[in-house]
Amino acid sequence: MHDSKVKHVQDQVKAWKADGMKSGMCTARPGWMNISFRRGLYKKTMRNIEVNLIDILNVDTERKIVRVEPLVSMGQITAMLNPLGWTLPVLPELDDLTVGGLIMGVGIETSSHKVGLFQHCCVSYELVLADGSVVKCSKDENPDLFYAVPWSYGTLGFLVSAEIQIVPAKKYVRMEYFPAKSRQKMIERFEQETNKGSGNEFVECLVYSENSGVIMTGNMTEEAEADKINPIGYFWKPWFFKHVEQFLRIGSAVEYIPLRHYYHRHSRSIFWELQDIIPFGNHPLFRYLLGWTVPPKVSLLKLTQGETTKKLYEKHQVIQDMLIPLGKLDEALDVFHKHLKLYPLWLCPFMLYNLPGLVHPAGHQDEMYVDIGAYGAPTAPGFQAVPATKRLEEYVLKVKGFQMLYADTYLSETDFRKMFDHKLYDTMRERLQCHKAFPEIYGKINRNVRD
Ligand SMILES: Cc1cc2nc3c(=O)[nH]c(=O)nc-3n(C[C@H](O)[C@H](O)[C@H](O)COP(=O)(O)OP(=O)(O)OC[C@H]3O[C@@H](n4cnc5c(N)ncnc54)[C@H](O)[C@@H]3O)c2cc1C
Ligand SMILES: NC(=O)C1=CN([C@@H]2O[C@H](COP(=O)(O)OP(=O)(O)OC[C@H]3O[C@@H](n4cnc5c(N)ncnc54)[C@H](OP(=O)(O)O)[C@@H]3O)[C@@H](O)[C@H]2O)C=CC1
Ligand SMILES: CC(C)=CCC[C@@H](C)[C@H]1CC[C@@]2(C)C3=C(CC[C@]12C)[C@@]1(C)CC[C@H](O)C(C)(C)[C@@H]1CC3
Repeated sequence: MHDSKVKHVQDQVKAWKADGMKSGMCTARPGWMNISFRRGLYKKTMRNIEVNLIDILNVDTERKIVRVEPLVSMGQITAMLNPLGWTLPVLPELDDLTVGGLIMGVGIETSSHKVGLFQHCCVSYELVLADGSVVKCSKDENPDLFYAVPWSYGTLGFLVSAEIQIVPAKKYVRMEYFPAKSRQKMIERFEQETNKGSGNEFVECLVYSENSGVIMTGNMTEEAEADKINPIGYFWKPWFFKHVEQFLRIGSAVEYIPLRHYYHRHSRSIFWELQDIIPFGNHPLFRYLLGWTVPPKVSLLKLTQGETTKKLYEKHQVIQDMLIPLGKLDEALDVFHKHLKLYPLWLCPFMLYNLPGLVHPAGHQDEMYVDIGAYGAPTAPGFQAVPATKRLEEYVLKVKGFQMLYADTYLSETDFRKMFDHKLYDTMRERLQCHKAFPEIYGKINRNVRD
């Protein structure tokens, strides 16, 4: 079936060529379906290519690889792999994130400080190129293409399958919560747990105010102390970020969360976005009676959202993930506080390998970075969404960081090229004759091409 689905993609690309290559191409997946704040206006003007490949193709436990099609979602992968005793080294937490989106964009999770980003766990990609041919690439076969694909947003070709490493899964994650009541203690502990050699499998921090936060470490285990098991994912359970906040009051603690509940711990409250959509959603009565009805699908929200709600969100909300060198965390928290004053903030450390491609450390050696995620309504006096986001972008550019591109970016094209190293990318676009086939990345992610 896979081969015939790939042929269908090829046929569409060939038909586009035969029709005179009038406009660029993009996937036919509608804008409301994906996990990002905006919908691409380009979907209306460019040739839509159906890439409806939704299956997990093969689990090879000897080579320790799973082969999947691009629309396979994270929820689908955990449901399939975890009962077989396997999992992905990096498993981004929202159920509806897809393999294609995570490879063409970026994927990060609390294990990334050890194993890197989603792309770093991928072994090979199969793509349909602008000329309609199918090509495979890996670090040994067509390595230039392999390293150019991540972050390219579908502007080098259509992904039709990927091979991803798998690692053994265990039943529970043993969580330790360390509340910190000063900025200095928080950062010290966070760095210490991140750099703990072979130490923690998962590290994350939720920052609850300018000077407080809870650092969390997790390690997979088969055994658990029966009285400390907490299946946090059930609908009647408190939202995860609320559950974690209480440790600021009661002190450090240990508990065991079933693995799949851990992975999707932020799904049920869509990080903390659901509190703005259903303010009483964490009330015990609501949870017991109607908890099973939430969260709403992000795609349903996007599909049914009217103009007014959209404008309100634009004006009052910030949704951004900024990736900066770990050493700058303290300073960056000040910058976020000054311009946004928005809590909780999500901190997720990750190792940025010095590999070719759009995103690599400035110093040409592997470097520990941290993702600062800001989602919600800022409370900084005089806050205005666009100027505040621009100030953050300037700061991120200055410290040689990166902005995640699922969110709005106001960078100019020149600054965008400063932030993302286009050298290999430009060469590949030339070599694969992409100019008529696909816009440049900037042409897909800048604010003017999104509604
Ligand atoms: C009574 C019964 C008996 C079964 N017996 C067997 C059996 O003997 N052997 C076995 O292996 N399995 C069996 N199954 C399981 C079955 O294989 C699975 O339920 C399978 O997922 C059904 O596939 P489908 O093609 O009907 O998918 P659907 O149910 O049509 O699709 C699954 C999901 O994928 C989406 N989807 C489908 N196509 C596309 C596309 N092109 N693009 C985007 N999204 C898409 C759909 O919207 C849906 O959400 C059985 C199931 C039932 C209910
Ligand atoms: N923890 C995390 O890491 C999180 C990550 N995210 C972000 O969400 C996004 C993923 O969302 P998702 O809804 O899955 O993906 P999207 O549908 O939003 O796709 C993202 C980009 O990848 C391109 N793309 C997707 N599939 C293919 C393919 N088969 N061939 C070529 N290009 C493709 C899309 O191209 P086109 O525009 O042509 O459709 C689009 O530009 C990522 O950008 C990720 O960074 C969000 C939340 C959490
Ligand atoms: C790297 C990491 C962890 C990123 C997490 C990003 C999420 C918090 C973002 C991704 C998509 C996202 C922007 C979204 C929304 C909230 C924040 C989300 C879930 C919501 C649901 C907020 C309400 C809005 O009306 C609307 C429905 C448009 C969006 C949809 C996308």
